[in-house]
Amino acid sequence: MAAARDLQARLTKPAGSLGALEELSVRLAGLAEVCPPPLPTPATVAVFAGDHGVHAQGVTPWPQEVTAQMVANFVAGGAVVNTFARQAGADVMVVDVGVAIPLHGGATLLDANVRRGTRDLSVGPALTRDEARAAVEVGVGVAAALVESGAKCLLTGDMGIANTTPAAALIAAFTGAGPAAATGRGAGIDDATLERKVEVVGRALALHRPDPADPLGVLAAVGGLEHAALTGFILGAAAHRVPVIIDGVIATSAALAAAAFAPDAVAAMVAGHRSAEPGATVALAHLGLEPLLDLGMRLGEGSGAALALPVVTAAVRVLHEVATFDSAGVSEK
Ligand SMILES: Cc1cc2ncn([C@H]3O[C@H](COP(=O)(O)O)[C@@H](O)[C@H]3O)c2cc1C
Ligand SMILES: O=C(O)c1cccnc1
Repeated sequence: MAAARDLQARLTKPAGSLGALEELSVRLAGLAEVCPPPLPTPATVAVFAGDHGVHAQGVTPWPQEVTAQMVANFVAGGAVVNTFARQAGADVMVVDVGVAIPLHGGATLLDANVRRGTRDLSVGPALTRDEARAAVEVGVGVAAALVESGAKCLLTGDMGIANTTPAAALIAAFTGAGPAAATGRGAGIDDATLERKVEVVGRALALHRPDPADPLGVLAAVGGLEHAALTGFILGAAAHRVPVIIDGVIATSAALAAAAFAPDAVAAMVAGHRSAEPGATVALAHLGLEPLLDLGMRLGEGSGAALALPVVTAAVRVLHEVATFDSAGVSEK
């Protein structure tokens, strides 16, 4: 990090003129323990998909089968995340960690189904501790396999109708925020549904009283299979000292769980964007992360992470390519 700071000061630009990109390049040099750090390429968006028993509470207007249908769309390359990943030069990998409907495998679909959807977190634990652990380990394994095959940057993605409800519950559990501050409109709900969703999150928290010092217990009580897998994915990236670009509210809720397991994991996290979901801002503040982009997006899938990848690449590329005052013969002030 000291070497990266020193190099930034010698490049042909006023000190600090690249704003947040400079500190990002310094963090990534520290993570990789080398200056300049590797360019974040090749990169893969891992889209973890799962379904949710809490769907039964009417927290989203979308039918549960949209999860499986969107997985097919990801495999066919037709979703927003596929387009943004193509734009950024990233691969997309789809992991079924908990989809309710059996899926037919495609080239980029990994079947790691732990159970066909969670139980309803508002009436009992969403998962057993063993199921939550198994899902975390799916994410750890996916991160390890991607790094093994050469990935230099991992990006979080999610698909799961109703998954903003467990995300809100996780954010409330880990940050202490109230249900209303942590809960948003997800994939689009009216005022009456939002009121019910906040009530469902509040009821779940009162029922389970999740202990933030026991992240596996929190994931089991009020989480989701994709949230747990993303937690493991983020921890896996950090363990390999590979940067992981965090997407929206689902990913930031998983990032809180990862930080509860291992506070040092935050050093590997790059917040791709600020999701319009209010819980995302609560989670980012708790993690002490500033997002790279703020475009009012609220989609998930890994779309905001994919969009941020070229910004991360640019931050690192500066350390590789920009001339120094010395080498370019530019006068200093
Ligand atoms: C067509 C469609 C594509 C999506 N892609 C991501 N999401 C996002 O919206 C869902 C969460 O919102 P909620 O909790 O309100 O159901 C997740 O699947 C998330 O990935 C989508 C949602 C829909 C409907
Ligand atoms: O920010 C997200 O990840 C998000 C927001 C709305 C719906 N689904 C996901």
